Amino acid sequence: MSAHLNAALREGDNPELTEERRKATFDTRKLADEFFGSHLARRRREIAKAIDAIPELHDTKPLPFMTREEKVEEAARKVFTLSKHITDIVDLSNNRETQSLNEMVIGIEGMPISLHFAMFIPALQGQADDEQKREWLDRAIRMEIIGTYAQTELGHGTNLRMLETTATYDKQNKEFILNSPTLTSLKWWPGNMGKSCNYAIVVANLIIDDKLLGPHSFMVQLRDENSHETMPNIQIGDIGPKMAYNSSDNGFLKLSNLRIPRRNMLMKHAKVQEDGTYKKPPHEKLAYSAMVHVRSHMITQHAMLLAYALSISTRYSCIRRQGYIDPKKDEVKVIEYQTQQHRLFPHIARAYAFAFAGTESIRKFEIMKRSLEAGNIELIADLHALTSGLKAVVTYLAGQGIEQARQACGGHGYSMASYMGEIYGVGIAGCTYEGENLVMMQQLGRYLIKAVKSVKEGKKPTGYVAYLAHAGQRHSLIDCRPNEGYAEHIRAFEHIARRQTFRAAERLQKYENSGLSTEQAWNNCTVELNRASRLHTRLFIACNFYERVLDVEDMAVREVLEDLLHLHLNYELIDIASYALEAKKIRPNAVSLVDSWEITDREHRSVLGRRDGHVYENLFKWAKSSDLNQNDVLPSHKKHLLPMMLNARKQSKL
Ligand SMILES: CCCCCCCCCCCCCCCCCCCC(=O)SCCNC(=O)CCNC(=O)[C@H](O)C(C)(C)COP(=O)(O)OP(=O)(O)OC[C@H]1O[C@@H](n2cnc3c(N)ncnc32)[C@H](O)[C@@H]1OP(=O)(O)O
Ligand SMILES: Cc1cc2nc3c(=O)[nH]c(=O)nc-3n(C[C@H](O)[C@H](O)[C@H](O)COP(=O)(O)OP(=O)(O)OC[C@H]3O[C@@H](n4cnc5c(N)ncnc54)[C@H](O)[C@@H]3O)c2cc1C
Repeated sequence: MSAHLNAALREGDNPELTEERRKATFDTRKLADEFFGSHLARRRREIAKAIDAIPELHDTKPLPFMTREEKVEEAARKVFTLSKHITDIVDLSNNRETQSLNEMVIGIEGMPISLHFAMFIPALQGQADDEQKREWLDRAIRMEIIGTYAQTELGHGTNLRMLETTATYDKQNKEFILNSPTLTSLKWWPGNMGKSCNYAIVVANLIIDDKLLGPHSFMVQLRDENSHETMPNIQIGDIGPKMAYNSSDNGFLKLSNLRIPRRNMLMKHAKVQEDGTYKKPPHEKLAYSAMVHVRSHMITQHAMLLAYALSISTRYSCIRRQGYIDPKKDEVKVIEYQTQQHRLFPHIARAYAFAFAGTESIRKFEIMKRSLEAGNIELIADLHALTSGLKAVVTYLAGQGIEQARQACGGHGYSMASYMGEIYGVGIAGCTYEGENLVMMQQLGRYLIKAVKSVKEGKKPTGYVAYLAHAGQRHSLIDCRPNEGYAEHIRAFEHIARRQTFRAAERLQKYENSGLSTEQAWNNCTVELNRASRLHTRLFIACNFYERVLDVEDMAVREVLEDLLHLHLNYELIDIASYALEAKKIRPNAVSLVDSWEITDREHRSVLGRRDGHVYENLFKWAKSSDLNQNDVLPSHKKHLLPMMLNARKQSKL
């Protein structure tokens, strides 16, 4: 490809990176159009340009140099500034546009209205009836109120049925009385609940006439809308610093005989009438809709976190020279080492595969939402199974990829100048929030076991589990002949996933037949079941990648995506680094593959990943700007260490 077509080439860049960009065999803008979808890719460029023109939206100093209070304040300042411009910059109803704006301006460390957009608004959309939407949703969208989603408790998060917060219906006053009856029932973790929000959707166990009716959602006002002071009967605060996400004020909440009107229970599906008559929802798990919404969006979000880490380390690997391959020649760029390529390239392939899988999970969510609005609940189970598996596999593998990308940067990767520490901390949080990964795997496991049962009954499951009915079609990698195409790889993959799912199902059956209770038998098989879920999900990601590549029209882009697909399928199948052949093919395009993610320096917040490649001079600038360098001798040193040493010296002279 002729060099002038490469959109990432600029005058004055580090020549090491320019040399890489000149090797590109495709147009990075066209690949960006595939990675994000052409609409979002274009909008991201427009959003980045709009932000460039508003200096108040730029970082005042690098986030790693800020204290927690400064971070919280900086995020609040930016949200306030954004609120004046936001509707000129993005279409607020478009989650991915709004999310991109958030990542570019505020970053990944959290901000005061993350949960407002991620869960409060989606929960209202999914669970409030029309009258309730008129009362709260419009105000929420205009940001007159800020809300969060308060479900997890100090003592319970995963097992929702054991939540201890109660909402007892008082027929006489037509009110619910909310209580946190024990220490372990305190709400714990909800994002932005500590200091920022004035409302929350609180998930509590509904009790009518002493009958426990399970978790339901209630609108609770936490703070006065004018003074922002905590409302009576409520105790609230921040839970303290975390591994990452420290711009966010995750909070705790204690409710003590708090009375709220009957109509504060979200009543689109389940309903409580004035006389206390309870009407069940059409599907028991509709109250979990906000979680499914976030899970379906987490996949693209984690593909992006992986992309951040890989573009930092791939660019850096091309400006970092260390050691020799030929001792008679100059030191080489570390990207030339076979081990470096094996460390990074399979994860680059995964970042593309995850982004495509994420686009598909969002598409499926939208289809399910529309069909639910038409009264059809059939797609809920399929989507729950798909997003449970994807959420667990992608967050875990993205975490692994980010950590490999950090290690690929050597010592500088450990400095926050690389920003890798924050990317990793934010990435792995996804393994825990929205359902602990190993638990979500079991949700998919239940679905797979049902599919096996239906195959055994002679039925033919459709959709993502159709391959389970192809039992008997044995296929292994040994059967694969060179050049037989990707379909052969997919069939081998299907065989492995199918074999594992049947193995888990048979083991479960064996335990059940032996007289164990269903639950005990299940627990004895969960390792096998989770393996099946993992393989099923990795198969889905691979198939989706394959199908996606078939749709690409631009031949140069399609060719490089096929190289990545080939690497991905081999890597996934063999579960070890790919052959040298694939590495050699990817090598000339490595920088352009990461340039195609079009992550701006503002968004990256990484000295090592700078687009212009001028790393070393900027690392030195970074070090000079450390707070600790503002005084030659630190005040704390004067206060503690100096007296200690002086005292020690005095003692030795005595
Ligand atoms: C101005 C600037 C603007 C900028 C804007 C920026 C915007 C955006 C910023 C975005 C940033 C995003 C940051 C995100 C931050 C993180 C948020 C994190 C929030 C949370 O973590 S909320 C809490 C989440 N909690 C959980 O996920 C709990 C996990 N537990 C569960 O989900 C359930 O307990 C579990 C494990 C599913 C079990 O449920 P249970 O009721 O016990 O059910 P069973 O296991 O018995 O299964 C019975 C049956 O039900 C089916 N089932 C279960 N769940 C579902 C479901 N959700 N949907 C459909 N079906 C479901 C299950 O499969 C079983 O079916 P069977 O047919 O097998 O019987
Ligand atoms: C950054 C962050 C943000 C969050 N934001 C929010 C928020 O906004 N709102 C909110 O309500 N919550 C929030 N949470 C809480 C989060 O949703 C929960 O922490 C999460 O769902 C996991 O639940 P847990 O903490 O109860 O884990 P636990 O269930 O206690 O997990 C501990 C271990 O037990 C295992 N385990 C548990 N149950 C089973 C089982 N049935 N079978 C096998 N193994 C099991 C798990 O696999 C894990 O290894 C947030 C958490 C984090 C980290």
